[in-house]
Amino acid sequence: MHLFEPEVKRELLDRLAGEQIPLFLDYDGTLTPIVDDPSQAVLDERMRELLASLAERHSVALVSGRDLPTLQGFARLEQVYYAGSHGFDIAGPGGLKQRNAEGEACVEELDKAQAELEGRLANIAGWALERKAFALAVHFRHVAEGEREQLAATVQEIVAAHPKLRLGHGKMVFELQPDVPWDKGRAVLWLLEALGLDKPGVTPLYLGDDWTDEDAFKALQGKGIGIFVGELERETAAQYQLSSVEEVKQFFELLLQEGQ
Ligand SMILES: O=P(O)(O)OC[C@H]1O[C@H](O[C@H]2O[C@H](CO)[C@@H](O)[C@H](O)[C@H]2O)[C@H](O)[C@@H](O)[C@@H]1O
Repeated sequence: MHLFEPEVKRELLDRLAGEQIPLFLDYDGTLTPIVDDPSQAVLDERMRELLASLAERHSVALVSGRDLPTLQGFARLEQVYYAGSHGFDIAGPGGLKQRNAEGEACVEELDKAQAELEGRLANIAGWALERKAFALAVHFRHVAEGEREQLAATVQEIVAAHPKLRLGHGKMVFELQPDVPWDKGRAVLWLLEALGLDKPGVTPLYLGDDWTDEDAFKALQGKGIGIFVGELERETAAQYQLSSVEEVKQFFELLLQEGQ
């Protein structure tokens, strides 16, 4: 249901009236448009202003596949909570700090997989490796179509050789992560508990565009509201949709106007 259809918008605003509304926000594809070079996915000034204004009224957390310091560096907002590496690495105001212990036990395995990827994919042009504390992203946006199958097969073989790791997918990216029961959804639930927000009268919102955000949409079912960002070309566990990052800004403006 598109959130800007008049009846849908009214229904959502009615549902939020008088509630505390913590905001959990994915980064890439939600707060910034998807761009060719991951290092260029900077937050624009309008979005930063909106997030700063929202954070004056609500608990705001960025929940991302990005490495925690990268995410903090992009956002540069002190009053915001951050969950990097797909929720494995959490930090926030007041010295909040939480690293997933089971994930930490898999970091050595990620190091080994990284060395194998660098060796075995050396003959494929255009791929890029992005190391995060608790994940390895293998970007293939710039790999020739004819070589993507070989790249995928090699990544799958490497993951299979490391039982402590699992393979996730994103937009033109493979993500190697610790194969432990932790994801963005669990990180959101952990934050709700840690911030004393797991209680009646609180309706958390989660906005996201990617597969990894589905864990958070599912975790909040019966507790909060999921909003999918982008064109809907697949099933989602989110209840509402916004079509673009620009519409995310309009939604934030609406929340601020409505005093919510
Ligand atoms: O959880 P997110 O905040 O959505 O992060 C998911 C991954 O996003 C980044 O990669 C994606 O965005 C890039 C910039 O727009 C794009 O070039 C790339 O193709 C996308 O896959 C980021 O680089 C990854 O580390 C994140 O896990």
